[in-house]
Amino acid sequence: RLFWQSMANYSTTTESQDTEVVTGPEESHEFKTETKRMLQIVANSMYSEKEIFVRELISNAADALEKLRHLQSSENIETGTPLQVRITLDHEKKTFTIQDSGVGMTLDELNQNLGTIASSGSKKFLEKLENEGSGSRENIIGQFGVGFYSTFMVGDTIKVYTKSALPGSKGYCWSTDGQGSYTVAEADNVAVGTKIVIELREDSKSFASQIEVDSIIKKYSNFVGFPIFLNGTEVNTVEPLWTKDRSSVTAEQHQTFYRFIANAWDDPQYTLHFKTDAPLSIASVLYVPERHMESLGERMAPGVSLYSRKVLIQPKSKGLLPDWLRFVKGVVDSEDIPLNVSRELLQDNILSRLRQVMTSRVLKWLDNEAKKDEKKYNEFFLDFGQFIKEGACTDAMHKREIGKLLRFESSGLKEGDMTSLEGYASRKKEGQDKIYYLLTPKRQYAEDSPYTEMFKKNGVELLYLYDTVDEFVINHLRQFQGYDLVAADSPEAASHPLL
Ligand SMILES: Nc1nc(Cl)c2cnn(Cc3ccc(Br)cc3F)c2n1
Repeated sequence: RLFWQSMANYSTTTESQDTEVVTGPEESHEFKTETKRMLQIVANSMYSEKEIFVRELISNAADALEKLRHLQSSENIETGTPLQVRITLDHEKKTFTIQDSGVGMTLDELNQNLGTIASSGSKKFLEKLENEGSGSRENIIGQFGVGFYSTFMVGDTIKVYTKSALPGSKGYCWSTDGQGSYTVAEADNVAVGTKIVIELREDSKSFASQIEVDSIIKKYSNFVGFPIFLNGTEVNTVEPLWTKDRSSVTAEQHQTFYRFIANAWDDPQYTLHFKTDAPLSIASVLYVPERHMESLGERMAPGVSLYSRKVLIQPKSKGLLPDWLRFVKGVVDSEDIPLNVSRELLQDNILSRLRQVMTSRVLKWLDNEAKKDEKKYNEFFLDFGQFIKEGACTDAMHKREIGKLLRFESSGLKEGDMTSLEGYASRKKEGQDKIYYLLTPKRQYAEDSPYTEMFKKNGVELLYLYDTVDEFVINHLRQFQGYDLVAADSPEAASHPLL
């Protein structure tokens, strides 16, 4: 045990020590004015979500690894080191180090990247930053590719060692204290890729804690397509199931994935693995839990999280599905949405489009499941019907589809059995163009009611609606597939010639 303990320390110290050696003269550069302004705003204004610097640096590293993987396949460039992200924390020195074996940066990119990002997006970016709420700030970072700037939220000094994968490239050390200038010098012993060493600020020491950083990686970057090591231990071990080919995913894999993302112990009773390229690129896995435990007290949070290119954008995203579908758990990943879209931007056309496509697809999924196994669907409805009815009362856009998912008891079925509205209509009398119902707290009262007597005598079926919410459902629905919904004890019913 002592041996392994010493080995673990060994890997941590060697990885976090700067084995690189600056060899050339340090050239000092002033940050461009808009870059300085940007650093000021970024460094001092994003208190709400400091932790996202981890996500941003991992995303940059993943992009660099993706670029190298592409180069290796096309230009046959081989660097010999495995494509991975290594994060090491030094609790004594309070440093956070992230290293990727990706494509790395040339001297020009090193000098350009920081400035260009600032100058290219700067006008728009600075305006947005200054007048947007802080909520959108942490999201704008990724949008302008300025993820690197987020290191200024947590670092006193930042050192970047980088060497481009292009053959014959030199290694460099870029360094700054974020005050207004940075230095660049040639360095030896720099591995291909990029290594960023952050000396953490007083108020950001928590990012030198392995437990803290482990949970941040699991929260945002758990599905990044390259292994991420934290102090030598691989962190992201759960596969992004939604990106796999549908036919290759087993029920067991779905069960494991469901339990992981829903933080649940039961199994999914329904599973949807949905991918499409039009009108948007969408890859998603959605689940209906076996049982729902929404205690009357607190309202269940939405169960679906929004990803873009396997990076978490919004946990339990409110704008992705309508609130009445909050019992559905899972992941929706769309490459088309702007990276790190913020809540405020959720209304923008791409996202409302995504919401529209996903909602229709979920409704179709549930209807297909009902058609596949009516009995199982009725059990689902006994447990989740309250959500469907909430949708029937509130969602005007999908009224028709939701109507198909409703189930009620009926005078034509024995106690405990339920019918859909389509089922009722399929049993209607010749010439009957209405769907009749009786609002009553219990079946017994319905059976004893004089109205039921009359309807039965005339061979016209009656839906029995026991829930108080049913009245609102009927008032909102008003009709289904051309049939008006008419109360049996209403003057309209009494006047109807059929009876
Ligand atoms: N990991 C990684 N790999 C690559 Cl190839 C690039 C390219 N740009 N960036 C962002 C960035 C920009 C300027 C400075 Br200084 C540091 C920095 F991380 C990258 N990060």
